[in-house]
Amino acid sequence: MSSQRKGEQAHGGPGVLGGGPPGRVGVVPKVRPKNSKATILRIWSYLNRQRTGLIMVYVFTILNAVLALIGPYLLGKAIDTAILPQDYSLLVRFCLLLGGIYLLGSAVSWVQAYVMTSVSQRTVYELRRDLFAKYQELPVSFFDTHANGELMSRATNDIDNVSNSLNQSVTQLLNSLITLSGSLVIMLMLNVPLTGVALVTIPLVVLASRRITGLSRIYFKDQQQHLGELNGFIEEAVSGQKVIKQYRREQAEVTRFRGISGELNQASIKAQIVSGLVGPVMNLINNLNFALIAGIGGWMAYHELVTVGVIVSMLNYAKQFGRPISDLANQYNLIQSAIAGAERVFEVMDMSSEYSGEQPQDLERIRGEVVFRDVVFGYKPGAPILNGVSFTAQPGETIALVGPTGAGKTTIVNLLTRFYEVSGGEVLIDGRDIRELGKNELRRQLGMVLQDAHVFSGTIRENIRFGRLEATDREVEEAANLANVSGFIARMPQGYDTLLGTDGTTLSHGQRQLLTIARAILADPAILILDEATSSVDTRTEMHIQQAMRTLMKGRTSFVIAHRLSTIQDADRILVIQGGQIAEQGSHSQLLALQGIYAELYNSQFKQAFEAG
Ligand SMILES: Nc1ncnc2c1ncn2[C@@H]1O[C@H](COP(=O)(O)OP(=O)(O)OP(=O)(O)O)[C@@H](O)[C@H]1O
Repeated sequence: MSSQRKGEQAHGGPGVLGGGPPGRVGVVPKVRPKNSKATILRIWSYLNRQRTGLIMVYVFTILNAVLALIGPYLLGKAIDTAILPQDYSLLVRFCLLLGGIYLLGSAVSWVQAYVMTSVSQRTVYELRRDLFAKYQELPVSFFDTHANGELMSRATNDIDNVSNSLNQSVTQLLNSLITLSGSLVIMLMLNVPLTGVALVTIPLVVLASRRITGLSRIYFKDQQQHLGELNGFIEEAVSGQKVIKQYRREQAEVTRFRGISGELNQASIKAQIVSGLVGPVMNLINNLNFALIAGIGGWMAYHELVTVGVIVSMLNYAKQFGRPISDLANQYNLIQSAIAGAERVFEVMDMSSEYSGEQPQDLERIRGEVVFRDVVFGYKPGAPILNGVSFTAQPGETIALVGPTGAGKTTIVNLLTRFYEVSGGEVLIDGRDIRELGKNELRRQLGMVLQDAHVFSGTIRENIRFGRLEATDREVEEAANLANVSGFIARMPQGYDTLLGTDGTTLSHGQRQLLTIARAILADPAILILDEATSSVDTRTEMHIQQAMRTLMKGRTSFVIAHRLSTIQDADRILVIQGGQIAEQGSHSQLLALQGIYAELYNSQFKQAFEAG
């Protein structure tokens, strides 16, 4: 197991104050955005694409806030003009009017929430789509330096944070603004001294919410950190199940889990307790305010300075006035974590695509001559892996790459596919520097069958067709025939339509290998890269694979990376890579006669095989 659990870097922003749930496992480590203004403007540009919906949201939000402001005013009027003078017919009319207003308010707020949800979901859909499209364009080196879990977390949790915030904040902010200013204006119109009384507790509300927000932010961050650790632990324990079982470490893992989970538990309790304080504290302040207005208002009514109706209206407005302030405090946290999430998303979107600046070219089918000329390369500056590698592969030749582990065999083919760019020298295909060819065009001419034969969720047919999307069913089946794979497909319950992947059939390693050979046959590339293709299968499957490989390699320039030298004896040329250079090259018999590194490697493998049986 690696010393650092993968998910450790993926943890989230603070939850929402007032008992809101923290983000799901693996959200964002940095909660504070770096450049909030630019990020907000950018989210805005996405949001603004749904302009009609957004305008509807504004209209309904304003209507909703205005309706909420009318209620308390009418209530006060009803007391003063209908209840106290005992005008019951007027009272009935007031009741009907108030009922209508509250009913309309509910309907408006439902429509507003409905439209806002579709606006924010559409925005989030576009954001996620653009991010995924970017993932497809980024160079392989980007994925070397970013953990899978972290990239998944950007596409899910970070964008969820944006979605949650959009859903609530856009309408809440506008609503709070109108409610605050509207309540204040009406309160001032109703009674200036009582408005002063209502405002006395506002500093308390601001102070208390700021204090609790600040504290709970720290605890939520702590909680998310522990959540990230737990996430990483579970991820490793699940993917490493075979090793855990084989070494009988189940109990030990459970004990470790208990420790990490316990810490999360403690952190969550603290976060919830602190954030849970908001409601009771705000209630206390509001009640204090209520008592103050009622007490002072009562005294004023006794001295005929104010009517009872005005006191009732003031009590209601004071309640409405306090709510947006604590709402704004809640929104602050939510918005902060949404901006931080959006920043992580935009950070990836701003990375340059590996295709940028390339003009689409229509490359004719190449002959397949490959020349490496004094190629120098290192994954990191100052740490060269290849140091002056030169060789030529004629069209149709099979070149085997051998050498000790870590010598640079895979690196050589990584340069041919332009997964990485050479730092010195050049690679030529049919006499043209591959940097002049578009990556798309270049890769169209290359086929790969890798050790880790990758199949996607989908049917067998779809998996083979991955090699050439426009291929007909017949061509797919022909490729399967040539790859020696049609026999096992015929034995599958649904044949070519058998589902593979999480919800479908699981294939053996050899079967997957054969499928990827069929895929490469269908793609019909001029140059082939075969990496350790038969290293972990039984002899019978290996025979099948070897046969399929021979079919595949016919007429194509092929590069075969193999550890077992027995599989590459027929290669036209064998390159022995050592110390970042080609230490020896020639045919199998030439290299044996040379009595050098290859001969030594071959003899030791031969001896091992002989001793083994
Ligand atoms: N993406 C990468 N980033 C940094 N270093 C890398 C990367 N890939 C490989 N290396 C390093 O480059 C060196 C050559 O690796 P390479 O995979 O080419 O060796 P190889 O000859 O194919 O080995 P093996 O036979 O074990 O597959 C190794 O030291 C390896 O640690």
